[in-house]
Amino acid sequence: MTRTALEAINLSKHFGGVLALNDTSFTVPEGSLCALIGPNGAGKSTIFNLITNFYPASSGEARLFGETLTGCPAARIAARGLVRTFQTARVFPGMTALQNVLAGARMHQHSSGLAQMLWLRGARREEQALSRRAEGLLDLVGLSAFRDAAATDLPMGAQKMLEVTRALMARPRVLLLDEPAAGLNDTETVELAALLRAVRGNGVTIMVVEHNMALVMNIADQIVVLDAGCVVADGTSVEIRGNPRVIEAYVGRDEEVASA
Ligand SMILES: Nc1ncnc2c1ncn2[C@@H]1O[C@H](COP(=O)(O)OP(=O)(O)OP(=O)(O)O)[C@@H](O)[C@H]1O
Repeated sequence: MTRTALEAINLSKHFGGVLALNDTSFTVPEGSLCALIGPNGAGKSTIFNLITNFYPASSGEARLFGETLTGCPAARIAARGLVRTFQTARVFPGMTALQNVLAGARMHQHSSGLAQMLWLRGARREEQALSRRAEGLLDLVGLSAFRDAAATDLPMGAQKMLEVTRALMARPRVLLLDEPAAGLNDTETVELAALLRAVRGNGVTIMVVEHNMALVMNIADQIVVLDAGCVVADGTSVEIRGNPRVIEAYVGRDEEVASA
């Protein structure tokens, strides 16, 4: 039986007088790709921020493989296998593309800081293995040519892909991607879709916030639709495409969902 990887249970969030999220619940099965969609301001990023404890929920909780994430510090969440990217690419300045990807692995490095400082043999072997893996990932996503370039000098699309690559370096069990296709051209978007399918094919659960409906309809096993902080639909692309609540949420943009 498929396990539940990620669960939102009655999550709500108030920002002063604004109810950004209202009693939101959904489950994401392990090894699936779930898209979280909805108009601007629907509460999509807020869900990611609550799941990862970027800020606390007003009520409700999120669970990772059945265990609560409430109160779990960011580093511990990552070590438990939940890794996220942000809406705006957050590459580390002053580092090359390769160093950015390597930074994603730090939480899984086994040798101690002291061993690394003393450049002991075990630490050196581990470092070399990580470098090989980082280079392999850069190759996989077509960024090898940028290996030694300053990450902040990369085109925006490449920075977005670099952030996804860094997240993969952390060997996530669940990956949260906030608008990974924003800033990508058509070719890069096709490559992103292929990458996400491959990652899911390796058993990683993916939840993606995305405005590119063609991409969502193409890759998602499940689509959760939010409107004004509430889940208005949760199903496959076929199920949500003709759903009147979804069309209503996208008034003025309904052709975006219907024609994707
Ligand atoms: N830190 C914050 N302080 C105050 N209000 C916030 C904060 N973060 C989000 N909000 C409000 O919560 C609501 C949901 O915002 P959120 O960013 O989650 O929407 P979204 O669906 O991700 O939108 P978009 O697609 O435009 O990124 C909006 O009304 C927003 O203004």
